[in-house]
Amino acid sequence: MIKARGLARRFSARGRTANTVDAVSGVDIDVEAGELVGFLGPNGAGKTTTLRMLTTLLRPSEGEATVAGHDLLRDPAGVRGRIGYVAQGGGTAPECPVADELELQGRLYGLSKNEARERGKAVAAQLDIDGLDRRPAGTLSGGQRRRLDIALGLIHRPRLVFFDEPTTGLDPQSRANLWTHIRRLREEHDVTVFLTTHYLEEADSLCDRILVIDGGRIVAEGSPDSLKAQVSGDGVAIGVDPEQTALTADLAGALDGAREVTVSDELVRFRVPRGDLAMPELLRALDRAGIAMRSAQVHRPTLDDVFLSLTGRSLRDAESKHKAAEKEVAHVA
Ligand SMILES: Nc1ncnc2c1ncn2[C@@H]1O[C@H](COP(=O)(O)OP(=O)(O)OP(=O)(O)O)[C@@H](O)[C@H]1O
Repeated sequence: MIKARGLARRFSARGRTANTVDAVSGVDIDVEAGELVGFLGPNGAGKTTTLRMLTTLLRPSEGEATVAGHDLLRDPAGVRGRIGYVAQGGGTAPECPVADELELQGRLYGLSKNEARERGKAVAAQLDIDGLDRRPAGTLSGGQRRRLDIALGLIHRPRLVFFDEPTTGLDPQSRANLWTHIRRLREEHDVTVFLTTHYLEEADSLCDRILVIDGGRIVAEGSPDSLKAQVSGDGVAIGVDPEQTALTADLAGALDGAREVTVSDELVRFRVPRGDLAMPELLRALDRAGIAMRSAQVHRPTLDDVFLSLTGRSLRDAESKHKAAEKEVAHVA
């Protein structure tokens, strides 16, 4: 369904400096028909840029791709007619009734008025928004609105659908509900799904296969289980006073089999073969050094551990730092 080779996009940053930004630096992507593939990475990793290239909205600086059987560069219209794209935020008019939005979208894809209406009804039923025909789109709840965005992306019955962060901003219940709908697309309607996310749990529970992107490059690829199996041992995170993290890291590093010791803010993280056995020993060592432990967590490998072992950073930390930097920029601007 998707075969991309060396796809890259460079932006020239405006402003006083003549810097360029390599948003995506040559990615290869293969997606088979019927797969549900997640593109996981922190904010600014290059997910949206890749998605916009694959959906013909942005021309690659380098590379080539075949998407839904059509060449991305030579036949973008062919690609566009065969894919669905559910963007972040969507593009519905708030005053337009749901049924009219769906009909209009169908007409944009060249369907007759009757066909567009029928298809609109069918996709609305598929997404459980069929009782909302006359409701203006602006009055829908966040979850209903997102399902309307999906229905709009399905009106022309695409075999491949791209989602850009489909559940960002939704509460946990609406998120789980949307996952059910996305799974159904594949299971009941044979649709291939490619979605971006920065939620580890979403990638883990929803996707057959995950591509992890960081700094414009794919750093890992595989099923959630196979990726987690690459990381052996338990993850341990110890909270201490920020001034005592260095000594805590030394003591943790001295434990039998300890590795990948990292320090961020008030947390010291490391891996050990058996977290339950290492903890009492570390507690004694901290006690002898006069360090008070504020918090402790031991867990089986997660996708965050995969990211941490590949990049030396936690995906959660990378995310919050990026958000803090963006706030800073917004503040200065
Ligand atoms: N039009 C643009 N001009 C300059 N730089 C850009 C442009 N679009 C994206 N970038 C930069 O390219 C990098 C990748 O951005 P992109 O939006 O693809 O990341 P992302 O992984 O989708 O992030 P998010 O999760 O925040 O949506 C970022 O550093 C971003 O600032």
